[in-house]
Amino acid sequence: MNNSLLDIRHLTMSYDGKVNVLKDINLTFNKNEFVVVIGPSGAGKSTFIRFINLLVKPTGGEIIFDGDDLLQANTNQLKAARSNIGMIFQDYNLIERSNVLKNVLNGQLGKISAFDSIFGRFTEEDKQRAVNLLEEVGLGEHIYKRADELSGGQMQRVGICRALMQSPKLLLADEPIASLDPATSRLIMEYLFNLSNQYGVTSIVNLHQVAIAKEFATRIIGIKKGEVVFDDHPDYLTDDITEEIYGDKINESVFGTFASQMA
Ligand SMILES: Nc1ncnc2c1ncn2[C@@H]1O[C@H](COP(=O)(O)OP(=O)(O)OP(=O)(O)O)[C@@H](O)[C@H]1O
Repeated sequence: MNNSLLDIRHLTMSYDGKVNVLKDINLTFNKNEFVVVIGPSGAGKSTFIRFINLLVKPTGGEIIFDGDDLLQANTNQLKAARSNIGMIFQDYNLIERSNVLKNVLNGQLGKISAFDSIFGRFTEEDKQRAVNLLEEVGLGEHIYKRADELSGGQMQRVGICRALMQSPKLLLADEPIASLDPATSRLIMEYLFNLSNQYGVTSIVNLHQVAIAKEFATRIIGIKKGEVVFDDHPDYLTDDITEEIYGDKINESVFGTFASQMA
């Protein structure tokens, strides 16, 4: 049985036509993996995530998602693929004036008709599913609160529910905990990890904090200057390899005072 969900072949990306910020990336992501991508600032992690979600078009390469070559796909195939890829952002990207429930229901927009989405029509079943998701992340009592009344950690929990609301096959998270304190970061990673498992979603998460990556990832990918320099089980990511990936950009936040702060 083919277990691969996403195949990236010979991906190259240049924004200016001169410097390649990603260089011949070849990676296969299997179903149910929880992959963390690490690397110093400017290594190309965000570009990599944006590429998978087709927010940027690569200069060269192939992206095979769930059997379809996305770079050759027509508009309908692309729409279908996008609706199967959930996105979680560092700055949450919530509609701040809308309530929590509506924000989560928005995750469903790619899956309903254009007509229903214009009028914001959701079925009772959708609403119940959104409430259930919010209860799973401990926000059952806040569903009618405006999003801008929430703390950062609560906003990110809404972000996770919105992404899961679209029943994605793949979840992409770009620095989902970069704006949060250590205790909240851990909670968010626990929700992300547990819910990915529970719903059978493959996740690719960009992180700066190696300690957290090692705690949650089933696989870590290290990117340095646009190239994959590590791709293995977290147990094999030694301090020496971490130092090599981060080079002179290494600092406390990489190894993380996280573990000690949480002890
Ligand atoms: N829209 C853009 N236009 C031009 N250059 C860009 C653009 N986005 C990113 N870059 C450049 O591409 C390189 C990789 O950036 P990217 O944001 O992907 O790295 P990153 O590893 O995610 O860094 P960080 O951890 O700081 O977010 C950097 O040199 C960056 O300046």
